[in-house]
Amino acid sequence: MGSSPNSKPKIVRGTAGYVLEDVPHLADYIPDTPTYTNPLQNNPAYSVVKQYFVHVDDSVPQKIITNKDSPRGIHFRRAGPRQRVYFEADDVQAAIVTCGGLCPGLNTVIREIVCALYHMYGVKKVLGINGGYKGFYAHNTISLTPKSVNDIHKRGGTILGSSRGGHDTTKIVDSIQDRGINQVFIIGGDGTQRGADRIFEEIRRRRLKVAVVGIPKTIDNDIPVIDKSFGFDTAVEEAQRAINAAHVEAESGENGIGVVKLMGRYSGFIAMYATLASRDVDCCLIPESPFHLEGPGGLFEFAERRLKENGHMVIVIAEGAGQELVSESIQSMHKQDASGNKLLQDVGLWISQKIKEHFSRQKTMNINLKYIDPTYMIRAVPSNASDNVYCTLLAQSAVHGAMAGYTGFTSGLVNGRQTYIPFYRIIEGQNKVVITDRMWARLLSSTNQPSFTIAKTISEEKREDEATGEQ
Ligand SMILES: Nc1ncnc2c1ncn2[C@@H]1O[C@H](COP(=O)(O)OP(=O)(O)O)[C@@H](O)[C@H]1O
Ligand SMILES: O=P(O)(O)OC[C@H]1O[C@](O)(COP(=O)(O)O)[C@@H](O)[C@@H]1O
Ligand SMILES: [Mg+2]
Repeated sequence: MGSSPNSKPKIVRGTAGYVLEDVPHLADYIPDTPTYTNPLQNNPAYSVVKQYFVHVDDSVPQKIITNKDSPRGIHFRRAGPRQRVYFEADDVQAAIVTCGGLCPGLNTVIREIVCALYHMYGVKKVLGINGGYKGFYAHNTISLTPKSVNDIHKRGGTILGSSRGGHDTTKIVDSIQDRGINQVFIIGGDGTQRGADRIFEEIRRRRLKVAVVGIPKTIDNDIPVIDKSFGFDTAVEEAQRAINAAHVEAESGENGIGVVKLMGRYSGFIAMYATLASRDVDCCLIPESPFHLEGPGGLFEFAERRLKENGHMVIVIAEGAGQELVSESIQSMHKQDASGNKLLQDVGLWISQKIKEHFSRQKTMNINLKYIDPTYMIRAVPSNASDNVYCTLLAQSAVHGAMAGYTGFTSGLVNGRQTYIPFYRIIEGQNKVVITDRMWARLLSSTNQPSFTIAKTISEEKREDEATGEQ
């Protein structure tokens, strides 16, 4: 065995500041790998499509807003079928695993990977790994066929089961090797993609002919680079039902307040989009935008004003919002889940309690507060029509990439195009709501809620000025 294969990013530079952040390929560390004609060439469904195969040099820009002097910038390899493939159908032993929390669309992705492998490439051996990463070494596998997955997209959850924790790279790669698996499709969020990267690196170190492919899953939409994650649209749509209920309850009671908690551990995308879509929300609180309760520009002052004006109000709060305030009043235990994610305090219950205490102290208004926590109900539904189409494209792109010998990549949508993104770009950070962007400004203008940060900064500056005697 030669020296350790190079795991540095593959960067290709072109003219006018063009940069391709390329993905690894099996041929990078296994020279002279034989190639075969892509069977899609003879498939009647696809052979009629003009230019069905993606040109080897096609790439997709990460930034599409440019001006006449800007360099062409970073690009990702365009996804899709290639003229030559690196696997013969009979030699493929594929495996699919789902990890982390649930998300609408998981079953659709599983179904479409199985169907793409069978119907496009004639691959007959597809294994489902039960129960997430630990399933590679601690559980049984199930055989997946187009027949067995035929109607699973109509169900929520994942037919394979999922889990947190249990990522043991050596045991997982040993199991991949022992079972003769040569294409691994790993569906999961940021933690899962980190795990997939470790598996890929170990496979490359052992110089195995195994394509490792990630499909990004996160209901929170917190994976960077990609336009949005599958299941996000469904989650926003489902959240409307909870917001509607909160609105009906709030409107029907005297000084009614409806509080809805939505998911979003570090990123408030579901809360922001659900608020923008609903138009019934008076205040949206997300982790990226700190808020305060008491004093000028605080939530209580705003709630009093809204109740006086409208007689009711709806508050949407993302589960990760205001955690620093919650831990000030509840003893934080700094607990983590099996994957190392921070376990959050229930901010919905906490804020409901705080609002009730405030109004009972004030004695100026009797309020009627109803708290709705639909979080797990939202996560457990099957994906809607647009997410189903999105899942299909992600799954088919993943299969085309693996068959073409690409590895160590995540299949993702960038500026509306399917691409292959190297793992290191997917795991380098988290996608967050940028509160200085136009989208958050749109939200603020639609709810008319205070911009807590600005109000707090101004009132703090005013206090400091008063203390120093400045005007
Ligand atoms: N840094 C990491 N390295 C290797 N595996 C990881 C890492 N972080 C998380 N994992 C594994 O990925 C799986 C899913 O991670 P988790 O954070 O629970 O969900 P998600 O992938 O949805 O973010 C778990 O089995 C966990 O052990
Ligand atoms: O109770 P669980 O399964 O740990 O899930 C709770 C977490 O899962 C999520 O829905 C999604 O998290 P992941 O995508 O990282 O799995 C978070 O919003 C939430 O905090
Ligand atoms: Mg995560």
